[in-house]
Amino acid sequence: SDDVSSLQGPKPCSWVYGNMIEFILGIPAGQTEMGWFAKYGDVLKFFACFGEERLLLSDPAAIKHVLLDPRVFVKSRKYQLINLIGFGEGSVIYAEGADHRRIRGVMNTMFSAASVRTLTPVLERTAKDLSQVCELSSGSTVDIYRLLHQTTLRAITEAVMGYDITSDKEYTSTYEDLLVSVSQRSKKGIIADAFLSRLPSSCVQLLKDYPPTDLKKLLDHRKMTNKISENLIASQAKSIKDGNPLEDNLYSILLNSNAKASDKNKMSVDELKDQFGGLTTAGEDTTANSIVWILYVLSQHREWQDRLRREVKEADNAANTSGVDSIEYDRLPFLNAIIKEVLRFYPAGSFTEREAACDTTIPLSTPIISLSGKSLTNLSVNKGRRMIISMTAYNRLPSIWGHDANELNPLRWLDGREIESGGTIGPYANLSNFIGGPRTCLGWRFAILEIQVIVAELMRNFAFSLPPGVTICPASAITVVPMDSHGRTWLPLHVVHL
Ligand code: HEM
Repeated sequence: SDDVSSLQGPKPCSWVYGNMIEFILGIPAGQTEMGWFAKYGDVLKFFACFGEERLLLSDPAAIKHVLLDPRVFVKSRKYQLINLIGFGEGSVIYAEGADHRRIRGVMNTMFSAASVRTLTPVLERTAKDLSQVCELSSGSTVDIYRLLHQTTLRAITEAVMGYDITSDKEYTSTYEDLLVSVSQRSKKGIIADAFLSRLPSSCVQLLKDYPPTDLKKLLDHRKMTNKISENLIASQAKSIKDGNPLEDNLYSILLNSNAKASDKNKMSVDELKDQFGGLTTAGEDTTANSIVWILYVLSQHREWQDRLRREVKEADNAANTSGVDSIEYDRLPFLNAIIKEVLRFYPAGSFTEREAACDTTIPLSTPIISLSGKSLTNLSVNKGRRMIISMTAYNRLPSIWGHDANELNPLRWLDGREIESGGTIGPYANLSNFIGGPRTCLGWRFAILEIQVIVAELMRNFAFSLPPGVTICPASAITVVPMDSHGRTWLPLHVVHL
């Protein structure tokens, strides 16, 4: 056996569930694993279902190594099965190896800093619409979780795909069904994880033909997005043929960059079609829940809301004086400090998973003591070994974030301190939220701009507070959702128009 079996870690609570119930359903999200890391070190093993020993990582060198080589550390089978059925073989989320590199090569232009910047006006319009809804509810309590999901869905379908969903009731209700199903948390989901990862590939068609309820929601969503993307591709192809290619959304930028790519680098029509559903799903839920946690934190800190509001209004005045339409969001220090700190403290995706495609070794930043007292500086892992990368724990490592890593303090981003040594991962502020390496989140720039625009717009106009008696806790579903003490997924906030 490999070194994973000899690692320290929690005892399984049962053979069927191992430690999965406390790991997945434990509240608040991340608390169970943070407790394990405190006890056993930055690398440990825990038990998944039916006696499977799984590796859990927060060690920076180990995480970096795993993320940098997607040929050796592949997305785990269960996730790939869901990605294949839900998004399709050509989806960048599913594709692997040379196909993944080719598809990302074409898609990178679409998410470049320059492309994303052009979307500021669309995002500002969407944020203003959210403001209008909040204004109508001034003086009462709104479920900001639901409103933010509606807003980020509109932002992504309109800005990324060039598709206006406001009049498409079928789309919005199919997506809402999907959202409800991905926010569920249950023991059934934990068992499904164990079965899906053991399912022979020959059964994939069977799953497509007779999908369980949650998978059916993904399939319904895929059928609908396929229809829409077919139409978008056809109309853009016509515009290109007529010599009048549009570049008013990220999808049209993609179609144009594909038209210009050499034959061996091009994406096929099916691959182009497969991106719609994946982009919407990858970009909506994560961004909405990131903003949810920012508003949750702000609702407990009136002084931070006041400081943000002052900063945004000063930027508005400066923009007015110089006659420009938009403020420069990257130049607002406190806004960006709040965003980074809440992303660090409440990552919307608390972990991701990989599986070793062959026998291999993983280096460690800090040696770990095995059950037999041996000090390990590298870990041998066998082919098929599943491993969890804990974004929550990485974002709170004292070796990286300092002695106050466990304190929520936006000022850490403004006091000029250096991030401790230990290596950086990821494209943004050394945070693990968007992971790193060749499978880094494709839409991270879009996500940050969208968060900046929406938070600035809400702070400009409103004050938010948590109604008395309500307690909210982060709970792990596919992403980390807000849950009240009765188990309801929502974020009720009292809103006052200023
Ligand atoms: C705050 C918001 C977001 C967070 C926290 C986030 C996080 C992530 C993470 C952790 C991954 C890697 C998953 C893995 O391989 O295990 C990922 C991949 C991806 N994300 Fe995001 N994401 C966000 C927003 C977006 C947006 C807005 C889009 C699109 C507009 C997007 C598109 C994608 C795509 C296409 C991938 C797959 C990339 C690949 O496998 O090559 N994401 N994201």
